[in-house]
Amino acid sequence: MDLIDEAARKIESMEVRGAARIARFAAETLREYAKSVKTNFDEEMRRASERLMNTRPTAVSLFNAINYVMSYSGENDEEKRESLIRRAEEFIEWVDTAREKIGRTGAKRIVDGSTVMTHCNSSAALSVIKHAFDEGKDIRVIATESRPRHQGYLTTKELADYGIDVTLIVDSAVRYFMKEVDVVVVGADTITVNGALINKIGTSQIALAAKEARVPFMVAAETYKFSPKTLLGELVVIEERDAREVIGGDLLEHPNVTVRNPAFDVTPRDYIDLIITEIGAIPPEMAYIVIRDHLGYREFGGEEITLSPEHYD
Ligand SMILES: O=C(COP(=O)(O)O)[C@H](O)[C@H](O)COP(=O)(O)O
Repeated sequence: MDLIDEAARKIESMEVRGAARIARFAAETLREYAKSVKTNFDEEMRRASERLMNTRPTAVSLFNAINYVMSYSGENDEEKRESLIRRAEEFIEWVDTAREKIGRTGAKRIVDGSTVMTHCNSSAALSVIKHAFDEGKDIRVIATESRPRHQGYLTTKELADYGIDVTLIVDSAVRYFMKEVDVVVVGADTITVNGALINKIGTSQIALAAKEARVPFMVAAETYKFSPKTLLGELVVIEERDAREVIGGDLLEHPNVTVRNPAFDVTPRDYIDLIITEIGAIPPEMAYIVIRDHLGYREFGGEEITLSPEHYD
């Protein structure tokens, strides 16, 4: 289990972070682990997947990735191993092709001369922005810092290195700058069955400011970011991280001070204009259809939800 513990530690410490990267990494890790398992394949893989599943609670991409890879079949351990490896590779390809398709579709919504605001560091949102730039559009990006972990610095560097003009702002300056923004593009950790978005803390404030200023708010989200569990009534758990990510020193030790550090927040669907997925640009109201038809859950109301390969293209 060393490989699995090491991978789990990387996700927990956020060395590997972002919903798509986490999902892809989990699929790769299970694939590599499967190659090394000698006996008790089912039991070993079950323990490995449980360890990975418990690393970060909010991004459903991790659940969907593990569920997809673990829906392997076969008569004996060798067949099961082959099936698991095949499914892991299918999932990895899904991640890569979806990001590309989202980029192409989303770029059409960014017109020449636009200022685009983004938050945190989303590979799907950045794919949209980069595609628009690649099409020769003259665009400028406003990137938020995304405290406390400053993923906005990653975004700023990535886009600036790509040749795009980026302005970095503190999170609390979002409303101040909104009047300069033509469109907001963010990523997703989870989309619920009622079309709500769960993404990096601060996303819902940006959506609020965008609505007030009548600026379109777009979400770039692969279909594996949609949560089958919410169709069964489950609520999304919002990860609350260590207070030391926010502040250190005396204040943290003060008996009358509590420091809270939720990593994500919920943006209701009324604030979302469009969700750009690899199967098209859809209104948030279509989340149910995506979960039903494209994630291919098998049992409505049952315990078991399995992403079925026949729904993957
Ligand atoms: O909120 C975050 C990352 O949070 P954290 O840094 O805490 O993991 C990203 O916006 C989404 O995960 C989408 O990213 P992507 O589009 O790359 O999946």
